[in-house]
Amino acid sequence: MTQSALERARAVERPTREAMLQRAPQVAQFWNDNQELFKHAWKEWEQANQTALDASVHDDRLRAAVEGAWKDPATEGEVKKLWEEVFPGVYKTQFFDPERLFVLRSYLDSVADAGIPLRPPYGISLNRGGAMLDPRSEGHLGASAFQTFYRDLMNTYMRPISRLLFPDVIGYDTQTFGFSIQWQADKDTSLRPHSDASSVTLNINLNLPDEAFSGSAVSFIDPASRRVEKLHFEPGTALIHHGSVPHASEPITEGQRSNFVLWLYGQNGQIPHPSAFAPTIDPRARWTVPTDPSDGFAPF
Ligand SMILES: O=C(O)CCC(=O)C(=O)O
Ligand SMILES: [Fe+2]
Repeated sequence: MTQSALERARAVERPTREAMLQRAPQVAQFWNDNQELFKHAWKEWEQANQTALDASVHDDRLRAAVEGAWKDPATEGEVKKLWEEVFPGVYKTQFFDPERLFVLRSYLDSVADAGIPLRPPYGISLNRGGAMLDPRSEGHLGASAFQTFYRDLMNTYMRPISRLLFPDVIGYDTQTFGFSIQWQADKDTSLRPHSDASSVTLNINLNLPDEAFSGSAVSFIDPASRRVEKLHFEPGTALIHHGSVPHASEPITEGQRSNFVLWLYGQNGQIPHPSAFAPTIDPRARWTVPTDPSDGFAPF
């Protein structure tokens, strides 16, 4: 009997952790060779697993302010007000509603249970509990309900908010990239100091209110003053910063922490020059979606 795409995707032999860690050529080959198969498998899985995933998971105040700004960009100050600068160049807000986050989390659990191979992020280190989110990445989370949610998150929320807080990123923000991460004691625990290859990074916590963890702050380093500060996530909170701000993930000692890490950058990975002049633009130009197609470039 012929197997369906979903059955074949579930049965396919996966690359080992060692091969992924070594960035072995056969790993890239694996994701390339199976791209079409996984695409069909997600389609098949979705026919049996219809789930509504929409902006109702967003914090009410943020959603109302963002919707207001799309209708009338002159009200964008209402969005800005919700972000607090908690460290030089790093802003924080309540992004997702902790009481609604279970909708997204149970969706992500069902996606993990689908049994279709998902490529974990292996940027600086391999994060085994995470997955690539953007369609430019091989092995990404290809379920169309998720892709619709992700596109809306990037286009409706992340890009205009980034432009509002960091005016220099305009023009360096047409391309989207994203992955999920999961830190867990005795598994993947920390990340050394680094900067991101993005213009802007939005890092959103997905922990449920009853999912406590210890440690796992993100330390930020202010290059100007050399001050270092550990910033903590509470369920549904987000940090946004230029990718260039140095940061590190402190070791997690108990529980687990799940986050979405979302990037914007320009064509072919271009990012603004640190001392670039930030243009003053009309608010109406901020609340737009670029028509540039994806250039397919993925930093990792
Ligand atoms: O631990 C975090 O939330 C930050 C992760 C991070 O900086 C990265 O993946 O580039
Ligand atoms: Fe980072």
